[in-house]
Amino acid sequence: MSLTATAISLLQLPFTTSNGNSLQRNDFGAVGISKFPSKYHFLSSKTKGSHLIRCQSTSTEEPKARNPLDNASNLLTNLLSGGNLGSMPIAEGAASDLFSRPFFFSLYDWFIEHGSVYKLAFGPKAFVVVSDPIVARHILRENAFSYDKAVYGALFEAEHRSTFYVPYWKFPLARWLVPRQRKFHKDLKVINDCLDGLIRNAKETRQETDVEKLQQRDYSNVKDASLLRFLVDMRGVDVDDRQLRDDLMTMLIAGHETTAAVLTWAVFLLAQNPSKMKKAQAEIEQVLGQGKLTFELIKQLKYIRLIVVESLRLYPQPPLLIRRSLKPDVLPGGHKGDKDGYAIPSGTDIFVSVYNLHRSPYLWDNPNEFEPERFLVKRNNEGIEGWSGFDPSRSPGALYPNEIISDFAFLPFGGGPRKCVGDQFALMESTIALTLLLQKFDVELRGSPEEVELVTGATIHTKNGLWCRLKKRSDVH
Ligand code: HEM
Repeated sequence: MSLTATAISLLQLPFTTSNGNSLQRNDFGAVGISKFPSKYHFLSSKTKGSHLIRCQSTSTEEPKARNPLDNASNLLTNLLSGGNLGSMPIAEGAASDLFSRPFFFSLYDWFIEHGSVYKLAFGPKAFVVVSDPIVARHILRENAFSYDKAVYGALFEAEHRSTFYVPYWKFPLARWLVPRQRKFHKDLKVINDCLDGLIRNAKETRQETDVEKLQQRDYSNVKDASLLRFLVDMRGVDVDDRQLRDDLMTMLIAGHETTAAVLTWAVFLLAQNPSKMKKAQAEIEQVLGQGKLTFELIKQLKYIRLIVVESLRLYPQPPLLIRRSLKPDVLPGGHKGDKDGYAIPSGTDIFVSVYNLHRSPYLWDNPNEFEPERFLVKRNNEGIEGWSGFDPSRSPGALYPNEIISDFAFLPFGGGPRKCVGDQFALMESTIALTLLLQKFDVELRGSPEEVELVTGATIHTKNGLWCRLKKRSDVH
């Protein structure tokens, strides 16, 4: 399986991950994307000459009838955790939303209906859903230490646990009896065994030295240059295996699925926009014509970089940032919200909906369209009190737009003290991977024109799914 390869590639310095010729299933996030809260579920497979990514529609977008389970769960919500958020608008989540369509569609619909700060009463839980840059800034940066962060490596299991009604994983024997728990522990063992092997190897070949020397080391001449090698050499004999494994696990989990997802979505978006793909390929030819890909050349890959961030805007992974208030606080009211804000008690669970922020009609023009060029244009605040608008000049020299430039409207890596530590690495890795891919391959959408039409529209019903195909370009060598 390619997990090992991925684990190794993630620990490599500099970038030695996917290239156009060696795309593996996991490089395109088949696992990660299949649980992405969107209209599409991706499955990929390799055939003789081409790599197929299947984009299967799962959306229904039809109003749903509430069932007795919905009503019972909302009653429970109100009994257990409701009623104490003052004037905050309330959206009532239907339990059937969990099963009938991606949860995040509903969060978006309620955002449009109830405003940028609302309480979601859902099952035995209540959440505050935030889709406003000022409120996001308050939670993530200005008042960050009043909020606890759910473990980042949430991924599927934690994501599932956070929205599931019964804490089944706490039942005695659950890890042996519940199939998804059995699978979870089996997967964990694979990762642990792999990382333990890498740690053992790094320790056996350790060359202890201090940080300054390590930073000056010429990694192009180090046989197995890696972050692990750096950590082991720096920390010396006393380094604790468990701590190392935890660090690597964070890097692996935090960095793998996320990057795989952005590449998958970038490919998917390009498949729907052939003229933009051609424009990207023209840039690649022009830049790579100058020689081997270096940092200086990445600076010239302007359009590819824009594609990466536009893909992250449309399909942020993770789509929600989760926080729990540690003490009582008053959230700003947000756009069109209560001027006095909303008092929230300690222990309130909050979703900062990055997906909603990124597609907010108040913050972006044509929010649902794939327009990489949008990031080049300054956008003034038009009637959103307290928001400074989008201004690239706020971060001079930045290769990619960020939360400063967008004043918390663009948050693919979060913001504040718990912001992603791997953002620049991930963006460059994605830029390089996409460059090498498009240099060698065209991305094609397979299916009838009607199906393409359906994909670009708001409602999607493709019975048999669509396919994006990577086709080797005949005009390049
Ligand atoms: C496109 C790729 C990536 C995306 C979209 C992404 C996104 C994020 C986001 C949104 C957070 C903040 C979560 C929160 O505030 O609750 C985060 C945290 C983090 N990310 Fe990333 N990430 C990516 C790649 C990486 C990579 C490559 C690494 C490491 C090599 C990494 C390491 C981390 C770590 C360690 C944290 C936790 C920081 C903390 O809690 O203090 N990420 N990431």
